[in-house]
Formats: sequence, C-alpha cells, structure tokens
Amino acid sequence: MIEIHNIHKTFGDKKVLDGVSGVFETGKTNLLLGASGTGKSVLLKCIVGLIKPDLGSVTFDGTYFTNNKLDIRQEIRRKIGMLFQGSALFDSMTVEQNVEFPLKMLTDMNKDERMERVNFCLKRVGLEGANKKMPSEISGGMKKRVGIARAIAPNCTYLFCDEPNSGLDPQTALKIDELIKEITEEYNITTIIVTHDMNSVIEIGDKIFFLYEGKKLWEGTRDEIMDTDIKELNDFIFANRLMRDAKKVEEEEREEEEERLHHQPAAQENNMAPPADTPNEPQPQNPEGPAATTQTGQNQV
Ligand SMILES: Nc1ncnc2c1ncn2[C@@H]1O[C@H](COP(=O)(O)OP(=O)(O)OP(=O)(O)O)[C@@H](O)[C@H]1O
Repeated sequence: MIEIHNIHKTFGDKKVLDGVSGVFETGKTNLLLGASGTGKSVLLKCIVGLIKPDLGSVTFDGTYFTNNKLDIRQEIRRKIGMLFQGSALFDSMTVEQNVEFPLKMLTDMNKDERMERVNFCLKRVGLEGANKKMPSEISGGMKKRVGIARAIAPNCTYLFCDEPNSGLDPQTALKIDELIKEITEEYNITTIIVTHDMNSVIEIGDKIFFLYEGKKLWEGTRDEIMDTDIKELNDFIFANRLMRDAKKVEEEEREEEEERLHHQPAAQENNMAPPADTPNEPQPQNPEGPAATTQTGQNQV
C-alpha cells in the first residue's frame, strides 16, 4: 500500500500540486485521472522520488520515503517497476538485453538466473521467442509488453505506468490494460497508472483518483464514477460522445427498471398476478398476422 499525504509542488510561480492525499491499495490498479496539465505526471514523479515535493509525505507499506535516509529510499526504489510513456526501451539493445538490464543493475543474479527470469517475464507478457529482436523491429504494442516485462523483471512490489496505452489502437490498448491488471492481481502489486483514457477507467479502474488543477477532486471505483455529481469530473467524462451515449442508455434502462418495479408491487397488492397454477391467458392475435410477428422478432435479434 502506498500512502501520500498533503503533497504540494510549485514550479516558479506555478502551483502544480496543491495538497494531494490518498491511499493506493495493494493488488489494485489505481488510476490517476485528469486532463492534460493537471499534475498527474508530476504527482507520479513525486511518489517515485524523481521530483521532491515542497511539502507532504509518501509512505510505502508503512515506511516513510520522502526525506528518509538514502539507503532506505534506495531499498524502496529497488522494489519499484516503471513503465514509461513511449516505452523508453534502449534502441541499441535487443528485447532480451532490455529486460535483463534492471536485473544486472539491481540484483546479484548470475547470467543463467538472469536469463531464466528474462524468459519467464517475456513469456508472461506473451513475447516468448522475441529475445533477439531489436526495438525497431517490433510494434508499439510489443514495445509496451517489453516495457512491462522489464518493469516486473526484478520482482517489483510497486508498479508505476505513465500513460501505458498512449499511441496504441483501441484493441491493443485494451490488451495492454488487461495485462497490467492481470499482473497486478497475480503478483499482488500496488499499481498506479497515469491516464486520461476513459476506456482504461471503465476496463481496469479498481480505484480512480481524479485530479483537477493540482487538487484531488474525487476518488472512487469505476462503478461509482458515472454517478458523480462533481461538475469538473462530469465535464471530463462526458466530453466524449460515446460516454454521453452510454450514460443516456444507462439512464433509460434505469427509468424502465424503476417503472417496472413501481407497477409490480401494486399488481401483487391488488391480487392481479395469476396464481402459479393458473394457466396463462391466451395471447391476443397479432393484428398484422404471423409475418409481422416474425419480422418483429428478426428485428429484435
Ligand atoms: N520540471 C518542470 N518544471 C516546470 N514546470 C513543470 C515541470 N514538470 C511539469 N511542469 C508543469 O506542471 C504542469 C503539470 O504537468 P504534468 O506533466 O504533471 O501534467 P499531466 O497532468 O501529466 O499532463 P499530461 O496528461 O498532458 O501528461 C504543467 O503545466 C507542466 O508544464
């Protein structure tokens, strides 16, 4: 579990983070959601220690990180896996060498152990056999998979992903999202993902933190986000026409359900419902004839 408390950060005279607090749970995909420039990436960098907050604290599983002794911060850093925006693979290294890199840097595994771990991670992300390929020879989706394999190679406890599906087509983006969620649950990792993608929210948002102008305006689950009455969040969600349509359908279905429930008890109270052993009333003939019935049925299918 990662806890942040009252994080502030100002660059020059620009206040980017204004007292952000929150708890990111273990085994969950935690999303930092918000429009461009609201401070999501700066917050992520404050959490991993790439930027020092002006005020506030970050705690990893009860161990204080911000301003702690160097060796304690390094110990925590060793447990952090990062998936960078654009994958950030080393272009001059093969896929295998990219995944092996953090093992060389952060562990004392010998070559055989490193290769075993590299092959395990590549298999886990669906890239078995891609060891000798160069980054220039693989697709954007495959690069993200290599990035994930590299992030989890040293058995990370915490995984940070900065817009993991940017630049990918929707189907590949979904697969990358699902892979991150699967790995999070499988290895009980605390995962934080920076995104402004509503598809990711709907698909994998166990917990969502909505940032607006450097403040956390809302937090909740993907099931709760559609029902919020916070204007800034609604403006963000429903800027997308598909989301507006989805909301409309949801509201219509809810109204129909309410209508149905409203009528049902009244019918029972008035003994309108037939007893269980009463044969069904004969159905009225379709005035349009059997052909029309078939047509209607086909339309419904
Ligand atoms: N090192 C820096 N020095 C000065 N200003 C910075 C620095 N890093 C970020 N900023 C500013 O902080 C603000 C928030 O940036 P940040 O990258 O966190 O936004 P974001 O919410 O991640 O946006 P996006 O979704 O577009 O990546 C921006 O105005 C940015 O210019």
